[in-house]
Amino acid sequence: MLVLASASPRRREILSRFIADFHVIPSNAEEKCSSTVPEECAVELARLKAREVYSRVGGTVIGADTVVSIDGKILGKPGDENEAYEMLKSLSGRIHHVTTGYCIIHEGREISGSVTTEVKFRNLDDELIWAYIRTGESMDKAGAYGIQGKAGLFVEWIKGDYYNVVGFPMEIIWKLRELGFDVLSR
Ligand SMILES: Cc1cn([C@H]2C[C@H](O)[C@@H](COP(=O)(O)OP(=O)(O)OP(=O)(O)O)O2)c(=O)[nH]c1=O
Repeated sequence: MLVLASASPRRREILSRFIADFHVIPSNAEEKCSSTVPEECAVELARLKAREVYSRVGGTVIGADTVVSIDGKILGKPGDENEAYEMLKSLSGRIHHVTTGYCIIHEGREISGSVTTEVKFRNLDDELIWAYIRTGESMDKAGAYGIQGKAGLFVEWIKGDYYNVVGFPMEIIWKLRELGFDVLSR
């Protein structure tokens, strides 16, 4: 049994493009990391999510966590609209990094890693930032934006895996293939 330990509809949708049969069991793990290094933090949280679900249901479990970072500072999900504004303002006109940590527990063994994508935003004026926040797309997303939605407009360029920005890097699918899963069966 393959289990996606995630409440994210984006992760479910991306995995379902490659694998027909899997269960979705969101993790109850508390999302608190001990590191301030984006890669370490994302992998630590991905492990916590995967382990919590594995301890309940076993099988092969995938956990993932996405963080946005700029100037060495990690931006998680905004707590409110003002925080979303501060995050988007800090990303305006600049390059930032989106890192997804992942952990696959398979036959009791953990395979984990992280993938980072570089993203350059256009200059965003306050009117645009507030109009975007009013769309409601900010609130459940790291860095207060979703590249797959209207914030696609903010992106001047990206370097690396697009799916990683959405929260589910192709490296996870690649690892599943190495573990023997038929990833092009759909
Ligand atoms: C930067 C960015 C983030 N995101 C999303 C991906 C993640 O769902 C979310 C970051 O929060 P996460 O804590 O990684 O994931 P989650 O809480 O949505 O789901 P779960 O912990 O149950 O797996 O932000 C986008 O959808 N698009 C983007 O462009």
